[in-house]
Amino acid sequence: MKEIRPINWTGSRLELLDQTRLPHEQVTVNISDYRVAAAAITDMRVRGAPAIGVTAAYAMVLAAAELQSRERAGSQIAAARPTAVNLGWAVRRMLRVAEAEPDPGSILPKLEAEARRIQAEDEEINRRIGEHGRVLMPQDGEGVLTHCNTGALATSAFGTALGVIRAGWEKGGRFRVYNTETRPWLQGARLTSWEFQQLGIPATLIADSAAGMMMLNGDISCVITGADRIAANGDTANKIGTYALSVLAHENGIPFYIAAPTSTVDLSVTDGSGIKIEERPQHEVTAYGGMPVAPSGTVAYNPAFDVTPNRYITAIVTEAAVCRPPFDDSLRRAVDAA
Ligand SMILES: CSC[C@H]1O[C@H](OP(=O)(O)O)[C@H](O)[C@@H]1O
Repeated sequence: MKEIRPINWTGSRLELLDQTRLPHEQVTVNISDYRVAAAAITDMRVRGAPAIGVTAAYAMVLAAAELQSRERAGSQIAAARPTAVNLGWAVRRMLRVAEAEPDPGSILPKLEAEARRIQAEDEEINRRIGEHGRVLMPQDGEGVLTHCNTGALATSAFGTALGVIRAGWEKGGRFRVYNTETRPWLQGARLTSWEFQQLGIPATLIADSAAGMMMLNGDISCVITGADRIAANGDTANKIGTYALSVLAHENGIPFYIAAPTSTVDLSVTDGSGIKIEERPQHEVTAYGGMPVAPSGTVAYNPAFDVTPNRYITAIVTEAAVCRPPFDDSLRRAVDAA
């Protein structure tokens, strides 16, 4: 099976698999301007916390090649989307490499090497998350539910929460996989269902609103999602709808897992109240594919994320360890160990 890798650096250009065109078309966009790379993040041609971090790193290389002010370019790139910590994390990491290089002529190759390192590290980290998390997958015949898209398309390769499901399956687990459609942007229906088909893992797509009934009926034995920013106390920002799933899981006595690299943990944020939630355009709710689904003039509110309080999270699977409450301690230990 050919690994899905949505981000490719050619040495001078960034090639992105345009996720607004999946699953019906596989279109690659070629980018040689950091501003276009930032716009691709905002427009979600590339999306997913780790994937936008890797894209930001290469956008910083493009800015350096243009001899643009790295600080100004970095600010513009980091502002492309506000919630995922990986964007700012990647920009800051690239700026540190440039600042540490005394020879101006060596900065560009050093930045390119660092971006490639970030991309390679991400895939390795995801495989380690999968190895740590696969033991949490349900028994054969029982169900695991995942939300949004946390697979290779959301990362450099392999994925986080979807990677845990993949790791469990590839080790012989034969549990039932369910994924939500994830309105309004449909990352689940358009991207996760496509990825599971590429992986040869049978998965059943459900409407977001069907998750509660399925938990009540015993069809779901655990829930696993990704994350965009994890506060020091374990409160987690993730795709809108995650909080509702966590409350339903808690109510039904079902474990609720988060899978994320330690780079998604933001120890500078004490709790979830400090996480900025991106609000996206109304048309993503009132229309789909350019076709209105609501009457003209309908006003919509479109928060792209919500915050799941740590009390509803059973464990946070990272590449360093499976972190359990109290998260203030276990997350810090994982970050230090990573
Ligand atoms: C592996 S992190 C994926 C994370 O990103 C998604 O958000 P978006 O599609 O808006 O970038 C969602 O929150 C996923 O859990």
